[in-house]
Amino acid sequence: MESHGSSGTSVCVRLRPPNSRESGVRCLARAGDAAVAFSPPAAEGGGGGAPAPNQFTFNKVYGEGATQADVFEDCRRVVHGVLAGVNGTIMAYGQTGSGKTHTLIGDVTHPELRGIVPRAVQALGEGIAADASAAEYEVRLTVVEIYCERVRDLLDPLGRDNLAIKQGRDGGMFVEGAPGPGRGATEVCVTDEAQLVGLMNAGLAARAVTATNMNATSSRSHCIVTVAVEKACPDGSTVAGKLRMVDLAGSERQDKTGAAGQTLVEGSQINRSLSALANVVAALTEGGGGGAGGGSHIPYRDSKLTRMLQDSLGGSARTLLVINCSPCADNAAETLSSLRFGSRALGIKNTVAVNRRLSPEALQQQLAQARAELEALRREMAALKLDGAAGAAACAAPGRDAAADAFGAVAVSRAAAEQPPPPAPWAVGLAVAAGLLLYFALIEDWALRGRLLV
Ligand SMILES: Nc1ncnc2c1ncn2[C@@H]1O[C@H](COP(=O)(O)OP(=O)(O)OP(=O)(O)O)[C@@H](O)[C@H]1O
Repeated sequence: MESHGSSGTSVCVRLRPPNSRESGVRCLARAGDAAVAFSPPAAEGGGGGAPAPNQFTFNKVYGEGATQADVFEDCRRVVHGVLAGVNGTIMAYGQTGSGKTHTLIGDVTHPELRGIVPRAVQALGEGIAADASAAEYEVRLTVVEIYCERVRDLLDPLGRDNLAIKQGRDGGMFVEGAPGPGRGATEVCVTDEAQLVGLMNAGLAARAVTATNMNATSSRSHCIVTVAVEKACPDGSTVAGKLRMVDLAGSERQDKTGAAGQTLVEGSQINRSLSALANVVAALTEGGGGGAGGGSHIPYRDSKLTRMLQDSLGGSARTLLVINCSPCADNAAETLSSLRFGSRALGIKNTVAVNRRLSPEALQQQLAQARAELEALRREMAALKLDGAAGAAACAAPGRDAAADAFGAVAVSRAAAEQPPPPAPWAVGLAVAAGLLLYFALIEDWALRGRLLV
């Protein structure tokens, strides 16, 4: 894998138009291309008067009138990266009914209402068709959902349930199993765009959906569509990229959804896995370090969702998160929580890498070159050793002027170092005073003293 430096997670916010269940009183408005102003309802402001709005800044904000095409424009970079061997993840996050499925999937039968997934599939197809090189492509599709902590294969929902998530040698996450009955998620090789779209639609139709008070078609699972593209280049190398598109289930409050029985169980599982996701994001961004959380433990294994997203959050993929929000005050608490999650996710740093495998011939060529360089270095070292040995021998030989001079210089400096330092003036004074005292003490005859002193 070739590392291409670190890249922050891109976070966009999309506001949907109010629906018929909402009051229409806004708490959220677009404040420019990249910011939203959130005004908490009076009761949440913690006192009387109009509470001050909070401003949140993201990479992009789509207002209520934004189209599906507008949103997709910002996804293009991630999609095109896949053709160049950079894994990409596009994720939709938000409370139930906020517009995640609309943004990600949309109405696949309607050209303008198609969401990110069908547009990305089309863009990949166009990118492959536009490649003028003689490269050969293989495109594979998997569609899985995580429903109540079980990974289900949506391309074979009756046959493959509770699949394991594994990590590859390149750090990438995948649903376990080579193709084969009951062993893993179905990975279908697709030969044209129509087949890809048909399979994807079949998979999405098998997804668990229930009507709740918040959404007539509420997704009860996290759905992950993965398109893997492998390009065999004319020089024998292989470039492989994976585009993972994740429609998360929405967080929900039982008092609002009116959930009971199995729908309530689903709701609590959804909330639990979303908390695990929030914990991973918090751990990755603690201390403002981004990346892999400065070496601290990242609890990826706390849920199937976070395990599956391990290489998208703090890994080697280019990741784009779309935070979907209702603009209405009825959902202020959930909206604020989503905005905080998005703000935090902005701090996640991934180390974007290109997945390229060289051809056996190119590897052999590189190996031969490395060997030649090693041999040249060995020869240089041997020559240096020889020079060093000759120098040492010359130093030891008698009569060699330079060596003798050098030896002489060392001897002189050593002798100088052994000379005692000159006495200090105060020591000289002290010695004279002591001599005089002794003189006066020994010669008692004052006349003699005077004569001797003169
Ligand atoms: N930007 C939008 N423009 C028009 N309609 C929208 C928009 N966003 C969402 N909707 C509509 O709002 C309803 C709920 O949207 P959606 O099902 O996408 O929500 P969700 O976040 O996926 O909910 P859940 O988590 O419950 O599955 C749908 O009828 C959808 O068509």
